[in-house]
Amino acid sequence: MPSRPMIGYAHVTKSFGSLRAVDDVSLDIAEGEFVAIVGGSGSGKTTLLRLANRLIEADGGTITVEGEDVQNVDPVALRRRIGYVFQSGGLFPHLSVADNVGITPRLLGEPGAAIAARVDELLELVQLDRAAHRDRLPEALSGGQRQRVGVARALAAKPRIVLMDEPFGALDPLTRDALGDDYRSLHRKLGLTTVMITHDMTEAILLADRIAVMHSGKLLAQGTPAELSNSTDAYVLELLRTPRRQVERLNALLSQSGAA
Ligand SMILES: Nc1ncnc2c1ncn2[C@@H]1O[C@H](COP(=O)(O)OP(=O)(O)OP(=O)(O)O)[C@@H](O)[C@H]1O
Repeated sequence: MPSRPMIGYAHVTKSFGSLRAVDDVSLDIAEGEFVAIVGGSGSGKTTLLRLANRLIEADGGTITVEGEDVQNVDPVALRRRIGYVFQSGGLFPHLSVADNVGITPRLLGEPGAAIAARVDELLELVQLDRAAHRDRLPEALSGGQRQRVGVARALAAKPRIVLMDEPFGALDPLTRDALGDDYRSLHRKLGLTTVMITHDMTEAILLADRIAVMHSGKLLAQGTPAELSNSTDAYVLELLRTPRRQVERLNALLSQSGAA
């Protein structure tokens, strides 16, 4: 881990009324890392993610982005430096694909021709055919295509950090797999630092360099998939049980049918 993390959480807390949604969490995310946050519903994953770009303000502790305390950075400027991909794409329904992707450059006052060129570049990056998709409304896209547009929009201001809240959760397994792989390639190609929330431990193991496990607002464990697999924590073992069982069942089934 380098001395200055890209995102650093130090003893961070956030309560909603009497509920501690994030409870004394410390986590460093290095430049270029792909970290998955895994945990059950209500464990504090989204709250933790949104504290980094000040969509939610912390009650205690310190959060740094590229070495700067986020409290000292204007939230709007901070969000330009950090791409955000929502669970359901979060696209504006009345805007075309091109207008959705180009909204940040437009807000930044870039000239029309530069925006159009950037939109084309971004659609190519997320592998959406420009001619076929540029002018469509979100309702005329599949779930997977919508998420590709969501990724393109998150990358529009050339952020170095991307936060993703269950980006592929609502997709069928094949689309989900393809999008996960494609995003992982983009992450590498663009040198991004990515934090992705997922309920799915298998997806986390396949995509992430490191996995952070949240439970009741606390960071229960963090490590590479191999490190987590050596954990003795009962909840972490429970989370790993499903992927392990899937592998065993698949191996058994494939070896049975191997002779066919
Ligand atoms: N704005 C809010 N006001 C009150 N309670 C909130 C608010 N946001 C989150 N919470 C509560 O904080 C806890 C953590 O929520 P959070 O959304 O971070 O969990 P999560 O792990 O992302 O859950 P999920 O996987 O279901 O999205 C939950 O109990 C939730 O109900």
